[in-house]
Amino acid sequence: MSKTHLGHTARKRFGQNFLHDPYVIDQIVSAINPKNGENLIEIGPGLGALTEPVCEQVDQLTVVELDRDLAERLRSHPFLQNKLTVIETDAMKFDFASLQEKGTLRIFGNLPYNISTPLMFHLFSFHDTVSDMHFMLQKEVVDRLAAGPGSKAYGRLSVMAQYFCKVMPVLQVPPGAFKPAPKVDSAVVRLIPKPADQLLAKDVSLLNAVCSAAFGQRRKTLRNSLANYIDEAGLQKLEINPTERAENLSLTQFISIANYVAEHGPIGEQA
Ligand SMILES: C[S@@+](CC[C@H](N)C(=O)[O-])C[C@H]1O[C@@H](n2cnc3c(N)ncnc32)[C@H](O)[C@@H]1O
Repeated sequence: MSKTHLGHTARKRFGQNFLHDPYVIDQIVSAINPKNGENLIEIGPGLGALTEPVCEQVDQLTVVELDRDLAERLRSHPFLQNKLTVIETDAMKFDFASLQEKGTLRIFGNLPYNISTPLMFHLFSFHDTVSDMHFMLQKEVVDRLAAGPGSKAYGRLSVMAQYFCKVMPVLQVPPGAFKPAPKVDSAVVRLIPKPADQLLAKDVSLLNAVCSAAFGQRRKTLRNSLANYIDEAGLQKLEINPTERAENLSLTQFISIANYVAEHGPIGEQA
């Protein structure tokens, strides 16, 4: 299978799978619905599969691209260069809040799959500066983002994503829509950050730590997996059965455990 598309050889280390199916590209751009005057930011523009049709609809677009050759291609692109602000850097380290002068951020991209989960967590930290995000991801990751209690895909990523955002799967995309074709199915997801008054955790890092502990040993009962954070009496006070497993707890229940730990301290640190 050819790794060269539009004269560029795909770099595996940068997770490069370039979209080439016009129908899929059209569907994604329609889902994003870009409008002039919006603060639009694309992560990983690559060879411009989404960048070009978006720029047909707007005058300004900021792109964040790590690959030096691709960033250079975009800077000297005959039709795009006047519309683009090219930021050549690692999106994982980029301070997206630095772009908020032009209004709340609308972020989109066909993301490099090798860093998609940590990149999601990085982006959640800018939730209060973002109005929405549209991402192409591995379908399995979209399933995890959207999963609810009782499902196999439900885990820390589901709880943390749904804590910060409303999660809406938009469309499924087969491997053949990309060059080179990835080995897995893909999907596009829309994430809309929730207003601050709906973010009820006293300490988000504790919520994350409680989820890590609970899902890190997901076959164990909460009594065991959360033994370092909350005792049985604490769980009972919250009306949570200590013999439940992480996969059966709702987001609200995870928040109540994290807030209980924030108030009482983890086990061992309690007075
Ligand atoms: C899956 S490709 C998508 C390219 C293009 N948007 C498309 O749909 O055809 C991922 C893109 O992200 C870029 N990339 C990889 N790691 C990155 C990072 N850490 N920060 C910013 N861009 C990155 C790659 O160079 C590549 O252009």
